Amino acid sequence: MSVLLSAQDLQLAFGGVKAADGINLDVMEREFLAIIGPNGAGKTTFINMSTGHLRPQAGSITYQGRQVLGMKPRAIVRMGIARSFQLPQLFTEHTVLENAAMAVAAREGTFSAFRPLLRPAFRAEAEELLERFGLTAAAHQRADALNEGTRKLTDIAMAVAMKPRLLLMDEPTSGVAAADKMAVVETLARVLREAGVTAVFVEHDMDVVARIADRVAVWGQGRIVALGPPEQVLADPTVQRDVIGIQTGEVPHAAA
Ligand SMILES: Nc1ncnc2c1ncn2[C@@H]1O[C@H](COP(=O)(O)OP(=O)(O)OP(=O)(O)O)[C@@H](O)[C@H]1O
Repeated sequence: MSVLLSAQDLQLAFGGVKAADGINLDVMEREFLAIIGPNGAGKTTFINMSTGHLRPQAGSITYQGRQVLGMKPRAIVRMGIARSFQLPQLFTEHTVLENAAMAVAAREGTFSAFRPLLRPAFRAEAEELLERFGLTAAAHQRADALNEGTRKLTDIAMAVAMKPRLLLMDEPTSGVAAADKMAVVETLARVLREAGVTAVFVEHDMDVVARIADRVAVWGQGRIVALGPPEQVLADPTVQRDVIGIQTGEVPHAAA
């Protein structure tokens, strides 16, 4: 497996807070890498640096060997890096299908030519995308009427419409009802694996991490304090005490 994204010695401080204090990480092609860690550890900051939304004060990030620092977020998306947000960024007054079609249109650079559903090719691709995500039944619901699981999947479907090679997801299951969570996770994992997309995701639910992650990176105060397969990292007593205990008070199933 080759390295897709490589971060070297990233540094970023906000006043006295070190959000990145020497981050070194290689993301391998086609892996699912979970980022866990306590609140304020710098997990979202890493995603923001990788997508061009924040610029580190020192260090480098390369994608397929090319430096991405200094590039605008849009240019980074065009290189093949997409992201989804903790709070889905949907067009709330539009339907799920319209949202998906707008994402397809945006990829094709015709976003300003509104009403993308009028373009048969955009509509067909949007419908096919929703089918892959199991969202066909929700196609004509307005985005502001969706439950959180459907909203998250729609947001991720829109990111996948960009045809990324790397997808960064900030808490893909936050706010999703416990009863829906595993179905959402299984769906997104299946679609991403089928499409050959590499995934980096921030996650607080250790059952989700244990279920889909190939590797887990543990963040602590701007540093990576543990990195390895979930069965090893989630069973580490220090990680259990400092990270899992703080967040959930429970031992994840994988470590039980
Ligand atoms: N734009 C900013 N301006 C000032 N401080 C910031 C900014 N972004 C992040 N920080 C600070 O940097 C630290 C790391 O924040 P970050 O959001 O990356 O943490 P996190 O691990 O994602 O936390 P959470 O799990 O709560 O989302 C925090 O102390 C945060 O307050």
